[in-house]
Amino acid sequence: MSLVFPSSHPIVLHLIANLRDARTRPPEFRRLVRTLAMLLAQEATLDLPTRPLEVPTPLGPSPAWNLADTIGIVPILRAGLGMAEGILDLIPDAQVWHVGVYRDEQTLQPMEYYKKLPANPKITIALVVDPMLATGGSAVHACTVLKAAGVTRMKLISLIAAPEGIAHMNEAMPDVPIHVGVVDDHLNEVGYIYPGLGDAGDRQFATALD
Ligand SMILES: O=P(O)(O)OC[C@H]1O[C@H](OP(=O)(O)OP(=O)(O)O)[C@H](O)[C@@H]1O
Ligand SMILES: O=c1cc[nH]c(=O)[nH]1
Ligand SMILES: [Mg+2]
Repeated sequence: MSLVFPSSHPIVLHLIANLRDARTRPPEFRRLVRTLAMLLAQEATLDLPTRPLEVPTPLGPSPAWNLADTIGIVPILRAGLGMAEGILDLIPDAQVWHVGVYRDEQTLQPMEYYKKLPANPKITIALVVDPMLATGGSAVHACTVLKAAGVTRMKLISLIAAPEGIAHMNEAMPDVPIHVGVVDDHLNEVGYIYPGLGDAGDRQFATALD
C-alpha cells in the first residue's frame, strides 16, 4: 500500500504553479515555499490528538483544545529550512531539529554533514520537511537518524515528489506517511524531478544566479 497523500487543495495547486515557474525569483520563491509548507502541514496534522482545557474569555470560561503532542519539525538542510519557517508560524512551540544532508551529484547518495538533536529527545511526532523527494535517499536518511534517536512517529512533508522517491520511502519507512503538494512524472537522467522546479535550494537561496 502506498502511503502518500497528494494535496488536492486548489490554493496549493495554484501556488505550486507559481513555484515551478522559472521566472519566479528567490524572494517570491521563498514566500511560496513558506506558505505551501503551512498549507501542507495543516493537512498533515489533521489527525493529531488534542487535549481539552478551559480558557477564560472576556465573557466567561470557554471549552477549548490544545495540541497533545510534543511536535518536532525536522528540516533537511538546506532546502527544508524555508518550510520549517512556515510551519513554525503554525506551531510556534515546536522543537526544530536540523539534519544536514546533501546529495552527491554523481552517485545521488545522501551525504550527512550536520545533525543537531537534543541530548534527550522527547518529541512524540516529527514532521520531516524537504521541498523535493527525488530518489528518496535524503528523506530515508533523515528518518533513519530520527529512528536511531528514538522517534517513533514521523510524517514527511514535501512540495514535489517523484514516484521513485515515494517507492523508496514506502519500502524503507513503511510507517511514515508522505504529504505532498504534487507527484510528478519521473526522475530525469541526472536525478532531477521532471518537470519539477529545478534545484529547490538554489532557487530559495539564489546560489544559481550569477
Ligand atoms: O530525494 P533525493 O534524491 O535525496 O533528493 C532530494 C534532495 O536534494 C535536494 O537537496 P540538495 O542535495 O540539492 O541540497 P541542498 O538542500 O543543500 O540544496 C533536496 O532539497 C533534497 O534534500
Ligand atoms: O529535482 C530536484 C531533485 C533534487 N533536488 C532538487 O532540488 N530538485
Ligand atoms: Mg540543492
